[in-house]
Amino acid sequence: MSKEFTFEEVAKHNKEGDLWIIIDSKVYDLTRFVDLHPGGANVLLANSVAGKDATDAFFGLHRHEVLLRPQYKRLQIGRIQGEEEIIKPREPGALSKVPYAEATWLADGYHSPYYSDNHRRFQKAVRKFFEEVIQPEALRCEENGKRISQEVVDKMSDLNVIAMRLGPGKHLKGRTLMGGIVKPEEFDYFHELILNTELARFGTRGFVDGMLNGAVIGLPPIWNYGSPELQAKVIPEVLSGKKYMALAITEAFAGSDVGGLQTEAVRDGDYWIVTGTKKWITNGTFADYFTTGVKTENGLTVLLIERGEGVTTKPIKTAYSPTAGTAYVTFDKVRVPVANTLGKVGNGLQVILSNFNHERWMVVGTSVGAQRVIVEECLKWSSQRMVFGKPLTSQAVIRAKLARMIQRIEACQNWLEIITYQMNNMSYNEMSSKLAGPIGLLKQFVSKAGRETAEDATQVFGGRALTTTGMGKFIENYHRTSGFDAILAGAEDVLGDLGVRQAVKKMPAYTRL
Ligand code: HEM
Repeated sequence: MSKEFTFEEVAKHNKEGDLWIIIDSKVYDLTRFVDLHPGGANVLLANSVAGKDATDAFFGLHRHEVLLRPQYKRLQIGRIQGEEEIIKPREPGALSKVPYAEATWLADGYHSPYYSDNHRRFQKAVRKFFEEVIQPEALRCEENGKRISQEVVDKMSDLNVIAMRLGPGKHLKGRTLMGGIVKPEEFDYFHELILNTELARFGTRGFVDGMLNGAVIGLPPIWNYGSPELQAKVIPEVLSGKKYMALAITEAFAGSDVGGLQTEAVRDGDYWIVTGTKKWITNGTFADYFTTGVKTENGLTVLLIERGEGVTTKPIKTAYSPTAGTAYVTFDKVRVPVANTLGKVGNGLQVILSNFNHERWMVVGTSVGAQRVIVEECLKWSSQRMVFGKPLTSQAVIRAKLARMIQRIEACQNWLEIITYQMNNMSYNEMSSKLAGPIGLLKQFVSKAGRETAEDATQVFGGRALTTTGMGKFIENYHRTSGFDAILAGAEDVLGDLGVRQAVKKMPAYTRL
C-alpha cells in the first residue's frame, strides 16, 4: 500500500493481463478486476484510462464510496511519488463544507439566535451515532424491506433516542439522554428537530418512517389521555423499543375527513367490540399496539388496541420500502377493555387533532433534512460533472435550478426554526390553538418545495436520477418518495386550507380596509 510509483512506471501497465490506473494519486492494479467490473472491461482498457490518471473519468461515473468498499479498496497497490490524495470522504459525524449543505447554524462562520453550545454538541453526537449505527441499518432495511433489527433498536434505546423523538416532557425525567450530553430538563424542540433532520440524511425515506415513527405519533395520546395503569404498562415497553406501536386513524373510507371514520366500537359490559378496517397505517405490519380512532354511539373515540384475536395486518405495497411497515389493518370483533379508552367517550376528535401538530412538525423536519442533502448532492454533481469540456455549473440553466433549490431549502429551514422557537415558548394548549394553522401552512410549503426540488434535481442528474444505485441514488429515492411528505399527517392542500381557515377565524371583527 505504501509503495510509491512514478507516472511513467504506471503507464507501462496499460493492457489486458497487466492493467494499472491512477485515481486521485492512488495506484490501482485492475488486472484481475477487469472482467468483474460492473461497467465492463473495455472502458478500463481504453487508451485514455489504461495506465493513466483516470480521476475525472472515475468521478464522472462513480460515487467516492465505491473506492472505500473493502473489496475495491484492496485493489490499491500504492501511490504516486510526491503526490497527496485530494478527494477525502467526510469523517462520520463531521459537517460538510459544501455551501448550503448544512443549515446556517452549522455552517462555518455563521450565527443563529436559536441554538446553544449544547445543541451543537448534541448534533455532533447524533450525526456520529446515526452515521455509524443507523445508516448501515437504514441502507439494509430500505433494500430488504425488513423491520429495523432489535440490536439497533436496543442501541437507540440505550441512548434514549426513542424517548427523545417524542419531544421534551416528563417522559424524559430520570433518563440519560445521548450519553448525558443533554439533561432531560434542558432537552427542547430544537434538540428534537436535530434528531429529525439528521435521521433524514440517508436517502432512505421508507426507513425514516420505519424507525419507530408509529411510537412518535401513537404514544402521546396514551400519556395525555390514558389511565395511569395503561401508562405504566405501555409507555416503558414502547420507549425501550420492546413493543411497537402504530397510529390507526385513516381508512379507505376516510382520510382528511376524520369525522367519516367507519370502524365501529360497540359496548359490551367492560369491553368494546371493535369491527372495521384501517388503511396506510405506518408501522402497522410490525405493531403490537394500535392507537385507534373508532366510531362510537355519540361520536368519535380513541382506543388502544393490542394485537391479538381478531386483529390482522397485511403489508401494503407502496412507492417506498416495506421497512416502513405500511399496513392494511383489520379489526374483526376485537374485544378491547373499556380501560383502554383514551380520553372521554365521544371526545376522539380532540384527541386526534391535538396530536397532529407535533406529527406534522416532525414530517416537516425530516423533509427539510432530506431536501438539504439533495441540494448538496446537486451542488457536488454539477461541479464535478463535465459536459462539453466544462463542469455542469458553467450552464446558466443549471445555476438557475441551483438558485431555486437553495432559496427553497433556506426558506423552509428558517420558517421551521421560527415555529420551533414558538413551540419552545408555548404550553401544549397554546400550541394547539396558535400553531395548528401555521404548522399546516408550513407543511404544505415544505412538501411542495421538496417536490419542486426533486424535479429540478432529476433534471440536473439526468438518467442517473432514475436508477436506485450509483451516482443519482439519493435523487431517485427522494424523487420517488417526496410525495409521502405531501400526504402523510395530512394532505398538503388540506393543510394549506386549514391554515387560511384558522387565519380567517381569527380576523378581528373590527378590521376593514
Ligand atoms: C478502482 C477502479 C474502479 C472500480 C472499483 C469500479 C467499480 C465500479 C462499480 C462498483 C460500478 C457499479 C456502479 C456503482 O456502484 O457506482 C461501476 C460502474 C461503471 N464503471 Fe467503474 N470502477 C472503477 C474504475 C472505472 C474507470 C476508471 C472507468 C472509466 C471509464 C469506469 C467506468 C465505469 C462505467 C462506465 C460504469 C457504469 C456506470 C453506470 O452504469 O452509470 N470504472 N464501476
